[in-house]
Amino acid sequence: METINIGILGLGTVGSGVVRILQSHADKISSITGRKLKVKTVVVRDMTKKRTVDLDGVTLTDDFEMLINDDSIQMVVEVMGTVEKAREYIKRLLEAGKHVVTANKDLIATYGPELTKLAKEKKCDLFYEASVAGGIPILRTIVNSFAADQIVSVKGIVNGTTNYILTQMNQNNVAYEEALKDAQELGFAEADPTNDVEGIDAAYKMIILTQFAFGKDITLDDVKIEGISKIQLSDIKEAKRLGYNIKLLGVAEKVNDHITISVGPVLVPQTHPLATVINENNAVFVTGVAVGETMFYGPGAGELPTANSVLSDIISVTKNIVMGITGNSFNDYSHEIKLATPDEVKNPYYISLIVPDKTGEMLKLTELFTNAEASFKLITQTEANEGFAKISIVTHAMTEAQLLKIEEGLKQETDVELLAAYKVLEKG
Ligand SMILES: NC(=O)C1=CN([C@@H]2O[C@H](COP(=O)(O)OP(=O)(O)OC[C@H]3O[C@@H](n4cnc5c(N)ncnc54)[C@H](OP(=O)(O)O)[C@@H]3O)[C@@H](O)[C@H]2O)C=CC1
Ligand SMILES: N[C@@H](CC=O)C(=O)O
Repeated sequence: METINIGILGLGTVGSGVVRILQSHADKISSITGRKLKVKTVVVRDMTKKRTVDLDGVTLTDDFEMLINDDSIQMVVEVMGTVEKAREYIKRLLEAGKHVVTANKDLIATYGPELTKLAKEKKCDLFYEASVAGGIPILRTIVNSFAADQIVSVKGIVNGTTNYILTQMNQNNVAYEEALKDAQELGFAEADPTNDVEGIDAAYKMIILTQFAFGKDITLDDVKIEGISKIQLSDIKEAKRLGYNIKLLGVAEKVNDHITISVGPVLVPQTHPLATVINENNAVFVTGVAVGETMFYGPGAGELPTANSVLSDIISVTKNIVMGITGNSFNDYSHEIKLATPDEVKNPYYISLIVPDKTGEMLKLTELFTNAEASFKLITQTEANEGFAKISIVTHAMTEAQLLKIEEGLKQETDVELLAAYKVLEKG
């Protein structure tokens, strides 16, 4: 049986999983692809680090040129992270005619179109299934199984770290910092977890999902982003009392003939399937005109689940090499669609505020909402301490423009503190 030599860039959480699965599932992989897949060279940063995988017969190096200069390596798996360095390396690998598999959403969301174009020119494959929702095969599902349908919305819990933190806060009263530390130790968080907790990682994934589901290339500037670092346990508890779980949700949906993309904390009704997704699990809820509502669920981060998605790409590349059909884009869908404006996008909101506990404050608040032509569905005073009260409001559906007007009005009220303004999900 012929051998295909593979190079790997990075041997951390995901890279170690890739090596492990290639070794332990070798027979099945060969029987499916008709080729023996051999990890020939692994590039890391720190040669002194102790490795947890069997590297017998594998060259371990910190010299990237060993991949470029080795003509026997046909495919390279990039699982080292970073944006600019990874871009430079992948461009050079594609220029050298090597197929590339990556799990790097930061890179694909930022430079995907450029790298896809180069891969096509060089007749190389460039696949990145693991870049969105870890172990869930969502990108191929959209490409293949939604090919003929018209997707109207994609709502996803697409970051394992934040879902883990929110679950621990909600179910076990664990403090935010402690839950984040656990997520880092479990290998879910990025090397620097800022992108996880500030919603950037989820936004990168929504950029890729938007490209696949709606055929539109967007950038981070097109996504309204809010993370979970400012969420208060009291809001999680209040939402729970009202029948919701707070989730960091990525939403890409059609509004009229336009599209809106956001990432932020959302109150999800406890009866909605997305509310049941706990810990590092992810779920992507896709609604199509023909198929209706579907949900794809599974582990969104971690060594073996993510490596399994990388392996699905490695196998696709191998099959394409065998059939001589490399160089086709992962996703060919391209469609002209404009971004929705703030006065088109409507949602109910959960708003929590600290207000002075004195006569007339509620009247001022009511006037502010009335000026924005917004109305309360529910209003509760949840706490009252030392002259201040905490107020939680659930509004009827209103536009982002109306919300902005309310937020501007609240800023003028110097003794009022806006703690949260989160969307409320009503239905699928
Ligand atoms: N962890 C997860 O659950 C998931 C991760 N991903 C993505 O997969 C990629 C890898 O993540 P993960 O495995 O968690 O990351 P880790 O931090 O665990 O591992 C990164 C690896 O890359 C190596 N590395 C970093 N920079 C360089 C460099 N300049 N040159 C050579 N090697 C380098 C490191 O070397 P050394 O070991 O010597 O320090 C390390 O082995 C990222 O893009 C991440 O976003 C995607 C889905 C899920
Ligand atoms: N840090 C990411 C890892 C997978 O993409 C997450 O927590 O989801």
